[in-house]
Amino acid sequence: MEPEVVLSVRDLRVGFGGVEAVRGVSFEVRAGEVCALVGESGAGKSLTARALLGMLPREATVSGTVRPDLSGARGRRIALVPQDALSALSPVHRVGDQLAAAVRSVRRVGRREARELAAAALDRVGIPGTARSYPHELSGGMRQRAVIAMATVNEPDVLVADEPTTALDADRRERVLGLLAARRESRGTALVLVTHDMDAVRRYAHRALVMYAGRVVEAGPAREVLARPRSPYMAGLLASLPRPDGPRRLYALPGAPPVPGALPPGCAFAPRCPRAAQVCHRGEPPERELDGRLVACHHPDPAGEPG
Ligand SMILES: Nc1ncnc2c1ncn2[C@@H]1O[C@H](COP(=O)(O)OP(=O)(O)OP(=O)(O)O)[C@@H](O)[C@H]1O
Repeated sequence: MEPEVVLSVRDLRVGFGGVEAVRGVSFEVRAGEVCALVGESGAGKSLTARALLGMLPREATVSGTVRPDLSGARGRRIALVPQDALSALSPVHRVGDQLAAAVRSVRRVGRREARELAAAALDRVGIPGTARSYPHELSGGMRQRAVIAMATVNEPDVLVADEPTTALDADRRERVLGLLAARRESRGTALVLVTHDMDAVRRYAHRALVMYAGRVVEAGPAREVLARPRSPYMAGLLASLPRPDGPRRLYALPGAPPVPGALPPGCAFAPRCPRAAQVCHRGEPPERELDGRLVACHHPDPAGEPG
């Protein structure tokens, strides 16, 4: 039996001033699953992640459904893993007090129980005994762990981690992903990971959702999507990444992604696509299923090219 669906997104649309930046994104995440959102800058990954958390800018218009509904259960069922540990923690309160306050904001428990839950959360991420410390008394790595303790203290079903484009150093990223993976194994916590790091996708993700110009253009098992992309977009994106074992740049995706409000007619990728034909410039391709993969392309690769 498949694990239960812990997050369901249907036809999510996010717009600004009548211009859609996320254009009908749908996906499900099951317990214990790591789902990576990938694609170039501006594809709509961060907006999608923020919509899951109910953290969109005030000026955004949103439609579609996200389950669980964020209105009441957010603190409990779905939580953000902030990447910037310093700004995520208050400098003037002890770490344990901050965690206990997070517990009491969503659960009706007494102070003592909240403190115990906070201490247990710090224990789980490998920094026992730090409850009485202030953030500045901890090392950078310990603060990062404290932030993960904060995100997980209420035992959410889903964690959302949005990697900033300004790269975290590799060690820190690795530590965070390792801790989140441990959490998944011990409790089945699902993870939605926004990332540019295909190596992390290969190693940690079960499913990959490839976004382009506000839509999902390919989705499927992460390793298969990386090894044999069906959409020309993902094939081009992978081919343009430097590889440790090969020439630095085999092929660069020509041009740049379109900005919302200035999409080309037809498929938004057509002007950059080596396989574009007339039909691609006429209408947007619908999403369709191809061997367990979801692909929105008029000319998907039937066999797939090794990435
Ligand atoms: N507050 C806003 N007002 C207007 N447009 C916005 C706003 N926030 C985001 N956008 C636009 O929405 C599009 C998608 O942005 P988003 O941040 O989701 O992209 P992304 O795929 O996460 O990129 P990156 O990988 O660089 O984080 C971008 O073109 C961006 O300019």
